[in-house]
Amino acid sequence: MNDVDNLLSPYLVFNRDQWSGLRNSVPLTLTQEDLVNLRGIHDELSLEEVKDIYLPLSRLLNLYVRARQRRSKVIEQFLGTEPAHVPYVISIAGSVAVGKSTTARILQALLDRWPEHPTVELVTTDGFLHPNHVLESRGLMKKKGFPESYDMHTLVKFVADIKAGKSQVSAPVYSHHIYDIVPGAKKVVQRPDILLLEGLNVLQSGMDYPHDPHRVFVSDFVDFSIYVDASEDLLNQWYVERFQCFRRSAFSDPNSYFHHYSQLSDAEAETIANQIWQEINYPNLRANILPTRERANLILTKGQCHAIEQVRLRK
Ligand SMILES: Nc1ncnc2c1ncn2[C@@H]1O[C@H](COP(=O)(O)OP(=O)(O)OP(=O)(O)O)[C@@H](O)[C@H]1O
Ligand SMILES: CC(C)(CO)[C@@H](O)C(=O)NCCC(=O)O
Repeated sequence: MNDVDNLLSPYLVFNRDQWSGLRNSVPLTLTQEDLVNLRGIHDELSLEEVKDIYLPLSRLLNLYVRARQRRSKVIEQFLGTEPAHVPYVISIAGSVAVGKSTTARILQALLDRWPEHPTVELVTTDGFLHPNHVLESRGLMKKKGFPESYDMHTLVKFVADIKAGKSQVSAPVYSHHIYDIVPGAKKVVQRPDILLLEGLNVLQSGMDYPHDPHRVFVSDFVDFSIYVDASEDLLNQWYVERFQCFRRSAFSDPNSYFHHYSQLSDAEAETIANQIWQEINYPNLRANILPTRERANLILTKGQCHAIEQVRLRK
């Protein structure tokens, strides 16, 4: 981007070196305990990536959270009301298989290290998918992840309740293992300091739901939004790799929805994974996810091996 483009763009654009340089302005080190926690998140997570990208990001988020708390104090002083404990909500959007849940887990571990030791909860919008029996009755089994496959009213109510400071709010739970909502399971959220809300639909608005119009969106309750981006070729590759990985582990369980896939050869499984990508997840990316990218406060662009190559921060 040249200087004129930079001035006109709503984003500040950083390459990897420029972004990682920002961590030098405060001492950001990882303890042995942090390293053990991070290793538990992902075997292939590189520590360079944590230091260069996620540490500066956690520092930025911490500054935003504190600024928000100061602003709330001003309003409370003005109104003469008691301090209310309202969670700060950070949303993480992006394609299927881009690494939203991994990014959320890294941020959860890093935000927890700040001196204030905020409590950080993590929720995925997968839990707000309609259960399979509803999707089947509506002919939507091949539309999982599309706007019409979610119970958006319940999701918006969930985030609204969190922002209203309710002491206990619960979300349904989705399992990739049974490929369905887990009957009776609940993720309970008890007024954390920070809520990380991860899902491909968190930047979508009422316009994306013409079949079920609503005027209040998830983004109305989100304080800071992140979009994780990557090229379509890489996303396809990561989807197929994850499918193969599931096949070797979870799918080998006879109770798994996709148990039959574990009997296939690697080449047959690759063909099926590519088909699912082309028929479901890629069209959803093009029609419903990518168009929401520029609504985000921060865009992280990944290259090979999930390494972040560019960071764009809304001015
Ligand atoms: N930082 C990373 N380093 C290495 N591998 C990663 C990283 N982030 C994600 N992956 C790998 O990429 C794949 C997708 O990651 P993840 O499950 O977090 O994606 P997601 O966006 O949450 O997917 P979905 O929308 O289907 O839930 C997984 O195989 C994961 O192991
Ligand atoms: C549950 C979602 C929608 C998002 O995590 C996704 O992982 C999914 O299941 N997509 C539907 C097509 C597929 O089986 O990959």
